[in-house]
Amino acid sequence: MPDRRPARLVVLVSGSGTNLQALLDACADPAYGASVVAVGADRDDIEGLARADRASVPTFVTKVGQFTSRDHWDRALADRVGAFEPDLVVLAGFMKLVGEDFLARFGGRTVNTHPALSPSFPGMHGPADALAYGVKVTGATLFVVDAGVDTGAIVAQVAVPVEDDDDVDALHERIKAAERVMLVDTVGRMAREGYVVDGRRVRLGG
Ligand SMILES: Nc1nc2c(c(=O)[nH]1)N[C@@H](CN(C=O)c1ccc(C(=O)N[C@@H](CCC(=O)O)C(=O)O)cc1)CN2
Ligand SMILES: NCC(=O)N[C@@H]1O[C@H](COP(=O)([O-])[O-])[C@@H](O)[C@H]1O
Repeated sequence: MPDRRPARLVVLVSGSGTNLQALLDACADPAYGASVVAVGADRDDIEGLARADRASVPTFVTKVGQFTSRDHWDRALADRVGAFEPDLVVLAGFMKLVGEDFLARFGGRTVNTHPALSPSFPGMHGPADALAYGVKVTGATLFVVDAGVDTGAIVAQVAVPVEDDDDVDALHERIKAAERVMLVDTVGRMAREGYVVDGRRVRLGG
């Protein structure tokens, strides 16, 4: 089997970056088959950017407010990402919807990790919405990003129990522990084995 170069990952974050950290840790092993080549954010002063700095990974910040329209922001974000020539873009707690231009360039190779079992509880408050609904099982979903909100084709899911005494933070922390493992396992497989998106079905091992 010929040696392949590591897949180039650009990771976008908006917050604490624990999913990013799990990817950075995994990428330290050459056998993982991927490397985080840049970390981008839509805001300053977040732990996610500090994690990238500590790992000596280049960072960039592209804020919506710096642009005259959302479309200009979207194009600028795509340019910043594109400069690092990613094989795969990973949205890991990135709290902005990416638009038409971004998807024209990186559609089919951008994945997002979401803290709920899609198609239930899309949006920014997956754990709170699952708790309020009273489900007994929730989880996390990795999907290929499309123009909708958390509607993309599903790559992987992991189930997590909801406990009777959970509050939103306790439930989200339990989800995040399982989510990190799923994210690292699945992104590694995508990098090493390839993947095929066939309508709504995603098959690992291209
Ligand atoms: N085109 C897509 N972009 C993104 C998706 C997606 O499925 N399609 N997933 C998101 C993540 N996401 C939750 O899973 C999510 C993030 C943000 C929003 C949202 O409405 N954000 C507001 C701003 C809120 C803020 O800045 O705090 C916005 O974009 O204006 C909804 C869902 C990643 N992107
Ligand atoms: N709608 C997107 C969303 O809710 N994303 C979620 O934010 C958390 C980020 O944690 P992290 O910054 O510690 O990786 C993760 O649980 C991720 O799925």
